[in-house]
Amino acid sequence: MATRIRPSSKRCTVIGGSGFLGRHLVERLVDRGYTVNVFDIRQAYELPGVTFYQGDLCDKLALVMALKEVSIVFHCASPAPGSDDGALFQRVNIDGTRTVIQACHEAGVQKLILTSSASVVFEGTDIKNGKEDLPYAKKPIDYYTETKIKQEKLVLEACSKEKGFLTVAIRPHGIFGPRDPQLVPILVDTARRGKMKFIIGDGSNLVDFTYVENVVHGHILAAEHLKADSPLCGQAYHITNDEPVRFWDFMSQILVGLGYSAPRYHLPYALVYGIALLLWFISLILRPLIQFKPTFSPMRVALAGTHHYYSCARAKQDMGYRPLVPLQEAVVRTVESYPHLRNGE
Ligand SMILES: NC(=O)c1ccc[n+]([C@@H]2O[C@H](COP(=O)([O-])OP(=O)(O)OC[C@H]3O[C@@H](n4cnc5c(N)ncnc54)[C@H](O)[C@@H]3O)[C@@H](O)[C@H]2O)c1
Ligand SMILES: CC(C)CCC[C@@H](C)[C@H]1CC[C@H]2C3=C(CC[C@]12C)[C@@]1(C)CC[C@H](O)[C@@H](C(=O)O)[C@@H]1CC3
Repeated sequence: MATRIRPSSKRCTVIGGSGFLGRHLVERLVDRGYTVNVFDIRQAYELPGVTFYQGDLCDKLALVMALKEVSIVFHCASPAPGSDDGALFQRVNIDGTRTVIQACHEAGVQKLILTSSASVVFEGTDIKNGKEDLPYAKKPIDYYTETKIKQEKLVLEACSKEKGFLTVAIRPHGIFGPRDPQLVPILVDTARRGKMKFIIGDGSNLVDFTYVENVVHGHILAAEHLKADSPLCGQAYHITNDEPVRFWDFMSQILVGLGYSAPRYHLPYALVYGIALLLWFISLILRPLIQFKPTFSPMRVALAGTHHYYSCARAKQDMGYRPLVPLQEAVVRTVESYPHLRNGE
């Protein structure tokens, strides 16, 4: 009878390891002595100790190759949140996640750590110190949120102590840091086009922004604390910087740090949200004729004008989570990492 070799607990695969969060996670895992496989549709870098597998996570055969003799899988692949391609989100985030779970079973993986998102409970209205027991958004604000909800449910429901397959979901919020392709580049692009003069609402709304290294720390703690007798099995955990900040103060700090002016003039939230909805609707109708994407999508306006910050008390209690890098230090490091985006460059 063939005996199955128990994989080393320090062998893992990062699905989406070429991305912003994925690459930071891979670098930290290597520093901590893990042997790492990366599975991604693209190879973005090379790193000693890391083996790349290029493929689509919907392709089970390709995936199983990257999961052989691995005990932990981190799943942090997703289409870009700004996309409005509903079919792509369905294929990758839902069908693809089912494939990831099946591939884990076939390869004998013991732990699956999903990067979910705090947005799974966000419907465009205020959330203050939200806990993990808030209900999932009933009217998700976009395809990204809708499919992240279904994805999280799939992964948490797959947790089975009997089968020896344990799962957990990490819900970060507003990840930022060096190499982020979204927050700082979109902000700077909007400023360069002269569209960052206005504050949406009265500017007092508090939001969580989370430095990427703290998000990575939360993922590794989750993987290391996930055991059959631990409270983590089948649970979701908010991971934030635990320092809610005014959305517009944070944006202004980054803009000013990079040499741009901070927004100054106030516009009523309801007015901007209404215009964003109207533009989104027009872009939908005109799609067969012309394609345009408004900068201020309803989702972005909602994120910019409401409170959305979350409690990470559960992560502190169950896995001893504490943010490693405080917010101000994180902003300085981030601004320094984008010399090419400075005003005048
Ligand atoms: N950036 C944020 O603010 C934020 C906040 C909360 C949660 N998240 C979640 O964190 C995860 C990582 O986000 P990110 O910001 O690093 O995004 P990213 O776009 O930088 O990385 C995603 C990676 O997934 C890969 N990928 C996409 N489709 C794939 C497929 N079909 N097969 C294999 N690989 C595929 C991409 O090539 C990319 O390298 C995502 O699940 C996202 O939902 C992000
Ligand atoms: C045009 C301006 C008003 C704002 C420019 C900055 C925005 C591009 C970012 C501000 C908040 C960001 C954010 C996300 C994307 C980029 C912003 C809108 C997410 C929606 C990305 C996906 C994550 O899962 C969400 C999360 O829950 O963390 C992010 C929420 C914040």
